[in-house]
Amino acid sequence: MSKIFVLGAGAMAESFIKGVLQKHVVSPSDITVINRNRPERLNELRRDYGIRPAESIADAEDSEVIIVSVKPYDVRDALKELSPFLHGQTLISFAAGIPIAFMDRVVEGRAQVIRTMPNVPVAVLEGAIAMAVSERVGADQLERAKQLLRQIGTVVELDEELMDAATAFSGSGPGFVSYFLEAMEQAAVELGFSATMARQLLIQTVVGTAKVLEEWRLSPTDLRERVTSPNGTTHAGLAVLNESGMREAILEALTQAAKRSREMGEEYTSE
Ligand SMILES: NC(=O)C1=CN([C@@H]2O[C@H](COP(=O)(O)OP(=O)(O)OC[C@H]3O[C@@H](n4cnc5c(N)ncnc54)[C@H](OP(=O)(O)O)[C@@H]3O)[C@@H](O)[C@H]2O)C=CC1
Ligand SMILES: O=C(O)[C@@H]1CCC=N1
Repeated sequence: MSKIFVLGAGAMAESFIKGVLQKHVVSPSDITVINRNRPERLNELRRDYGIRPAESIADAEDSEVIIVSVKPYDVRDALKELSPFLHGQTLISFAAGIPIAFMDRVVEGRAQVIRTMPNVPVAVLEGAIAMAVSERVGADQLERAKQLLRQIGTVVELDEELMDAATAFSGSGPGFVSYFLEAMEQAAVELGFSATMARQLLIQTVVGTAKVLEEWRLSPTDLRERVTSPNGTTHAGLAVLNESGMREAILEALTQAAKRSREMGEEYTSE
């Protein structure tokens, strides 16, 4: 597999590194990482994963794949610094909201830009990765990028106009699911559990639910109906959730998250 240059050394960059190294398709010495001003963070990643801290951004020149994992508001500056060292490499962006056309413009067409929206579970090879490409990306480079990303999760290619929605539900998804679990854990404590005991049962409940949905190819509606006995406990709980307007709240939360992704795209790319 190719040499990879990772621009950014934060949470998402680390999840990516942790994931790809587990598959042994890239060796740690083939991953070079750069950040802006925290050398101690690069040393931490070297200690934990064996990656190579970059000496300078010029190291990108020797890599075939560049991962852009800086915050959306830093993408413009980071790509400007990177641009002189581009000569047709594949550039895979993780940045929420930032359109392909903008990145193409900043790098003046010197890289093949792929916009993705991964999520933190790539670290455990269970990522959900939405991907959009423009026609400028060659078939071979696209296939190699997909091969790389498929190592760490499920890759779904879609039209770029759906990327803001994907950002809302799969990119931010682990945050929303964790929010629900926070509330479940709090409720379990109110009902007499210790947080630790509750967490064991809750996490296994989520993992088990996801596996049943996947392996039995059930829809969430099918599974909810199987679990809900007439006038039983699930029925009693769901009645409360329905009355509370939870469904509407979820729709509004995802709508606002997608809107924020679009807004960031506009805010951080305007001249
Ligand atoms: N966190 C998540 O769950 C997800 C995040 N994303 C996307 O991934 C991207 C990264 O997010 P996240 O990891 O959370 O962010 P972090 O804030 O954790 O990390 C950002 C990194 O970018 C570095 N950086 C900033 N500017 C530059 C620059 N000019 N050159 C080199 N490095 C730079 C920072 O370095 P320093 O610390 O030295 O300033 C830092 O290491 C974002 O665009 C986000 O939208 C996508 C999906 C999920
Ligand atoms: O909250 C954010 O903006 C990033 C993008 C998706 C998940 N985290």
